Amino acid sequence: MDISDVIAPAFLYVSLLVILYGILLLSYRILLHPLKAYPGLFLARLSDIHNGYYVMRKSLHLVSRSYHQKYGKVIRHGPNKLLFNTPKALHDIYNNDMVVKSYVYSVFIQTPGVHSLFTVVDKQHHTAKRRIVGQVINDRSMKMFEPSMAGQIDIYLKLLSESSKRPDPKPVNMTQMFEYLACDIVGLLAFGYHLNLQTEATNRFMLQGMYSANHWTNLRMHFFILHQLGLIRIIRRLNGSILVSKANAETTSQDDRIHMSEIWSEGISFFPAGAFSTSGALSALFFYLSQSPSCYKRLATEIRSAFAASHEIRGGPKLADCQYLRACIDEALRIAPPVPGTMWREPAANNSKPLIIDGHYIPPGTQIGVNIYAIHHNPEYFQDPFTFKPERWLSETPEAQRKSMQDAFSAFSVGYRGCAGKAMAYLESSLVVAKTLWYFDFERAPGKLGEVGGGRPGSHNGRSRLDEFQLYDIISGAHDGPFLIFTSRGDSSASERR
Ligand code: HEM
Repeated sequence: MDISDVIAPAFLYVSLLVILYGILLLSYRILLHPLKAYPGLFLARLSDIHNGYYVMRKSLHLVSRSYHQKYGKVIRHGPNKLLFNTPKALHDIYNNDMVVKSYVYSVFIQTPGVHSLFTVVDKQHHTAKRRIVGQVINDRSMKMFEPSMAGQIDIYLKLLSESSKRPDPKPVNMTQMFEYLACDIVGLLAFGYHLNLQTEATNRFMLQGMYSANHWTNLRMHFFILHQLGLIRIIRRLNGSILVSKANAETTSQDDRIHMSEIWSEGISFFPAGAFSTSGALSALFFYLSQSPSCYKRLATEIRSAFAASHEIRGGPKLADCQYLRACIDEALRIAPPVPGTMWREPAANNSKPLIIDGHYIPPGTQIGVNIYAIHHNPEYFQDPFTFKPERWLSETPEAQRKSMQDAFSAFSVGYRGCAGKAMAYLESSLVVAKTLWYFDFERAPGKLGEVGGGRPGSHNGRSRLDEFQLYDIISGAHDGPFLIFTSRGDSSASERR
């Protein structure tokens, strides 16, 4: 008997079995699955392929919002996924001991078995890690770290000053400026290392590597199994970390001790978690300020009358009193959340009672979440959601309305897995904005360059608003622009800076 007489029928039988399995699986997902009654895109019932497609296009946040508009507040977003769009669900999911981070976070793990604060699931392990990492980025540590941060902000101001030289001021791409600045700051915080991205080209290649790695990681989270780029090799060259010294000095028990591989893991995760997010918030804020003259004027007036000299601009009560500044930062975080996607969660394995989210029973194994971009643009909680309106956060807006917005605001997520670096993010953003407006005025670059960062009228993919800062969802949102032209506010401020 010829071998092909065996292989051909075997191949046929295996193919038939695969097809049969596929048909049974799809039928189960459509007809018998516990989530079958929930509305949503038909394809989402069958597989995660459509999510993978939009992750590839970096626009899953846009389609998540549009599905909510079409199908309602609770939708089936994948065979095993429920997506909610209410503040009640936000708090029920993210502020709940019966809910843990989804298994999909395992794609972030750099070394098998070694978790960072970001990936760890076990509650006790998380609490211990959060205590240690919290010591590096809490309010108290920020006081110690502020001079290093201010040193990097001074370099940024000097670069702006050079770009503003008359008669030929150069347009500045703020995305690039803030990425370099934020990474230089995080490099110092996490590794005690001067990356010098602001002043030298040598290490800038790492940004592209990190963006690609984030994009692939997002793909793997939603669908594909892909290799990460060799980022760890680059970062491992760095040494002398604040994290290391803090961890060694302040851990008390053997159980709490943080190991070297964990420190690398924490440090690396600080770049996407801490640098890209803060640079995203700042780029968005400058985009909106440059197209909202009344907001620009009110903010500039607040900053220029709150401080008598530039050296007064530092963390403390005076900066905290700049309420319009804080409102502008919050509004930028709302309208262009630096982490625009869905932070997936699942019911904890050891739950002793049924998990209910906003009135819905959640079967074990279901992935649940709230899409941050979608809830931040839900008109039920944020009137005119696509309008940049810092005033909405201030006392001139009725208290009940502010309360409802605060309940729906989740740029930093909420609950015990919410952002550990919030204090740092506010300090860094406040210092950068206040110092920039102290020394400079700015406006959009003329012509096409001035449009970079906005949408394209006529585009059918949710990116048609010229005046909306565009986010490209790769876990943290990638972006470009705005291109701005700076004018120094006079020799006195320049000489003060020297
Ligand atoms: C505007 C700036 C920032 C935004 C919008 C932001 C947003 C977020 C969000 C949404 C989460 C939850 C992620 C999840 O559930 O998967 C998170 C977690 C985290 N962020 Fe931030 N972040 C910012 C700045 C920072 C900074 C500056 C750092 C530190 C250098 C940082 C460190 C962390 C860490 C360590 C976690 C994990 C916390 C945990 O699981 O306990 N973030 N952040």
